[in-house]
Amino acid sequence: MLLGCIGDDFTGSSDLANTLAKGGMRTVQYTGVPNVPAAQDVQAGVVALKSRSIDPSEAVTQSLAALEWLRAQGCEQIFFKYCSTFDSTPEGNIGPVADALADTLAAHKVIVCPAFPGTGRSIYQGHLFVKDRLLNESGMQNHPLTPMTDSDIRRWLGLQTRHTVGHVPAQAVFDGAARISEVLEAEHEAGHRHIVVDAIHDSDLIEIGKAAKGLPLITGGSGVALGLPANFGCKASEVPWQGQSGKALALSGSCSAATRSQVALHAAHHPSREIAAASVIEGRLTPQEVADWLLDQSGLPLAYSSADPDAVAAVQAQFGRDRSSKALETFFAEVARLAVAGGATRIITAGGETSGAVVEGLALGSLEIGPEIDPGVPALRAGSDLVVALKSGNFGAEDFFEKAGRVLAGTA
Ligand SMILES: Nc1ncnc2c1ncn2[C@@H]1O[C@H](COP(=O)(O)OP(=O)(O)OP(=O)(O)O)[C@@H](O)[C@H]1O
Ligand SMILES: O=C(O)[C@@H](O)C(=O)CO
Repeated sequence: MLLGCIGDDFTGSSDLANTLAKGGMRTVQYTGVPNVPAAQDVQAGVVALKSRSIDPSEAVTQSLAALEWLRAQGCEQIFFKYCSTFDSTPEGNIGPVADALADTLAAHKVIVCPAFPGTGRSIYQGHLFVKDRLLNESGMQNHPLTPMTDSDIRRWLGLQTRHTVGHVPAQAVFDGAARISEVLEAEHEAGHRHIVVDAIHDSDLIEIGKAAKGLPLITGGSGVALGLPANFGCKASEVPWQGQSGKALALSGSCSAATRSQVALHAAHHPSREIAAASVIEGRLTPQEVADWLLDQSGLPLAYSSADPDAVAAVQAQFGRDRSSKALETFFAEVARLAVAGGATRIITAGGETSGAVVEGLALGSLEIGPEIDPGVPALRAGSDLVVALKSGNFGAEDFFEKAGRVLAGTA
C-alpha cells in the first residue's frame, strides 16, 4: 500500500476513495480498522471510521489504531480526511486527531485543506466558503452536531490544536507547487505545525498535491487528494466496474436540503414511503414491515425519514436528539439487513450517519471503489452480489437516486 487514509465518516471516506480511484490508484475502503492485512495489489487504503462526532479522546484512539494498521501495510504517506465543511466543534475532533497523527509520524508542515471546488467549497485568505457564502453563513452554523460559527479555519483549528496554525495564501498557491513548498517551509520555520492552504480551483489542488510529495501527513477534504495519485506514478483512468442486476432500493435518513429535494423528485416518479420518526421511536413500525414493502415494489423504491428542520426539531424536542437519531439509524440498518437477506442487491443510502449505520448493520468489511455517480459519491462493490452507494447529505444532483440505481446496475 502506498497511500494510507483515515476518514472520519463513511460517506466522506468513499468521497476520498472516489478521488483516488479516478486518479488511477487501486483503492479499497475498509469499514473500521481491519484485523487482517490488505491485499497486495491495493495502492490506496481508506480506513473509514465513525469518529467525527464522538468524544475527542476516542477519536484519537481509533485514528491511531488506523494509523498503526496502515503503517504495517507499508504506506509511504498518510491522509487524514475530514469534511469539506470542516465539521468539528471548538473541542475537536480534527485538531486532536491531527496532533496525534503528526506526533506519531514526526510530521511537520501538515497541510490543512478542506477545499472541494467540485461541490462549491473553496478556501480564500484562510476562510472557507460554501459556494458564494462564508461557511458560517451557509447554513452550517445551524448544524445539529457541529455548528460552524467561524469560517476562519486558522482560528477554528487554533481552538482545537496544541500547535499554532500557519497559512499559505492564495497568491502563493496560484504561483504553483515550488512557491507553495517555499511558503510551507517558511511557515514551518516560523513555528507553525498545521498550515491552512488556500485553494479555489481544482488546478490549485493539483499544485498543492505536487507540493505535498514526500510529506508524511496531509489533512483535508477529498479535493486535496486530486494531485496525489500522480506522485505515486498513477494516471487518471476509467474505474473498472461490473454492474449488478437484481433488486434495488434506497433508504434516506438525511434531512439536508439537497437530500430533501432528491427525495421529493424521486417520490414523484417511484414507489416511496415516508417513515414517521415517532412511529419508529415508539416501536409502532417494524423494520420487517418496511423491508417487505421495499421488496414488494417494482423499480427503485425509496423509504425515507427525511424531514424539514421544523419537523426534525419537533421530534427532537419530544424524544431527545440522541434517542431519535439512534432509533432511526438502527431502524434503517435493520431494514437494510432484512432487505439484503430477502434478496436486495443494490442499496442506496443518503446521510453520513445513516449510511454508517447501514454499512455497520450489513457488516460490510471492505468496499471496492467503482465509478463516480455524482461528485464525491462512487459506486461501491461490497460483495459478489451486493453493491452500494453512500451519499453524503449535501452531495448529489436532484435525480441522484435514479442515477445511482443506473450506475450500480452498470446501465448508466
Ligand atoms: N424525521 C427525523 N426526525 C429526527 N431525526 C431524524 C429524522 N430523520 C432522520 N433523522 C436523523 O438525523 C440524522 C441525519 O444525519 P445523517 O448524517 O444521516 O444525514 P446528513 O446530516 O444529511 O448527512 P451528512 O452527515 O453526510 O451531511 C440521523 O441521525 C437520522 O437518524
Ligand atoms: O467532504 C465532504 O463534504 C464529504 O466527503 C463528507 O465528509 C460529508 O460528510
